Amino acid sequence: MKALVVYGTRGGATKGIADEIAKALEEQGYAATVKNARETKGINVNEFDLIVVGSSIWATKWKRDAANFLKRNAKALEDKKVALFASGLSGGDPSQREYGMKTYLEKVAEKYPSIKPISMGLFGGYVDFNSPNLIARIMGMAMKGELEKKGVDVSKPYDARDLPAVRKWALELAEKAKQASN
Ligand SMILES: Cc1cc2nc3c(=O)[nH]c(=O)nc-3n(C[C@H](O)[C@H](O)[C@H](O)COP(=O)(O)O)c2cc1C
Repeated sequence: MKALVVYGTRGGATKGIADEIAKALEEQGYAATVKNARETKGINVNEFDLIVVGSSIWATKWKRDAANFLKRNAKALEDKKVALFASGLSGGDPSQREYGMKTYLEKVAEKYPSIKPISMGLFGGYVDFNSPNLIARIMGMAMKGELEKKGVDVSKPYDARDLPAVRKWALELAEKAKQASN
C-alpha cells in the first residue's frame, strides 16, 4: 500500500505534521511519500492508495499551492481514499476548534464535491515571535497578547503542534482507510 502526504507551508512548521502522519501510516504498513505541495506537479495520484493533503492556515486560508493540488487533482481523487488536514493556532485552541473545522476543512472540502474525505484533522500550529519572515513576526506580535493571557510563555517560539494528537489521527485514518470501500 502506498500513501502520499502533501503539505502546504510558509514557515516550515507543517512539514513536522506531515512527517508525523507519514510515520504513523508507515507503522500501519504504508510506504509513505511526503511532498511539499509546491513540488507536486508531476505526481500521479493514481499511484497511491491513500492521499493526505493539508496546509497551514494564514489569514484563514490554505496555502495556494496546497489548494491548487486539490483543484488540479479533484477529478483524479474522485475514486480515491482522501484525507484532509489543516494546521493553525485555532487547532490548538479548544474554543476555536469548531470554527476551524468548519472554515479550514469542511468549506475547503465543499469546494471539490468530487473529493469525499474519509477523515479531516485540525491541528495546532507553531508561531515564532522572532521569525525572519516579517509578516509572521507582525502576526506573532499581534497574537502575543492573547497567548500571554492564556498563560503561554511568549519569550520563546510557541509550538502547539501536538504530535501525539497528529499520530492518533493518522493511526485512526489508517483504520478508516482499511474499512473504506474505494
Ligand atoms: C501571518 C499569519 C497568519 C495566520 N493566520 C492564522 C489563521 O487565520 N488561523 C489560524 O488558525 N492560524 C493562523 N496562523 C498560525 C499559523 O497557521 C501557524 O503558525 C502555522 O503553524 C504555520 O505553519 P507553517 O510554518 O507550516 O506555514 C497565522 C500565522 C501567521 C504568521
